[in-house]
Amino acid sequence: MGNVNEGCRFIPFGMGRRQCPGSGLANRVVGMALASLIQCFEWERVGEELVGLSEGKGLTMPKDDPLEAMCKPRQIMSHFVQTTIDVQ
Ligand code: HEM
Repeated sequence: MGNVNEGCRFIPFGMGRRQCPGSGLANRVVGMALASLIQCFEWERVGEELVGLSEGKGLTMPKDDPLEAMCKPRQIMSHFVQTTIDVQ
């Protein structure tokens, strides 16, 4: 996930005695989760409008507008998705 300290300049896990005790786990898992979402699904915008990247108010960098997107499993996932449906 690149340089972990680089990503911490926004203080995503707080600071000091009450800082997030799960930061180690989170740093290991977030990249993997994001990569899985990109690898397994095709993503599209809902309409023609570009996704707004402006930042809302708050300490945790909320987006101004919630992200709305459509996704569908990629072809390589079709077997897995089919298997999952069969099991249910
Ligand atoms: C991307 C993932 C995560 C982010 C951005 C995040 C962020 C934060 C932040 C900002 C705080 C408050 C720190 C403060 O008060 O200064 C916090 C607290 C906490 N986090 Fe996380 N966290 C994440 C994942 C996790 C995970 C995976 C765990 C546990 C497995 C966890 C457990 C906790 C706990 C128990 C606290 C409370 C600590 C306390 O109050 O002493 N977090 N987290």
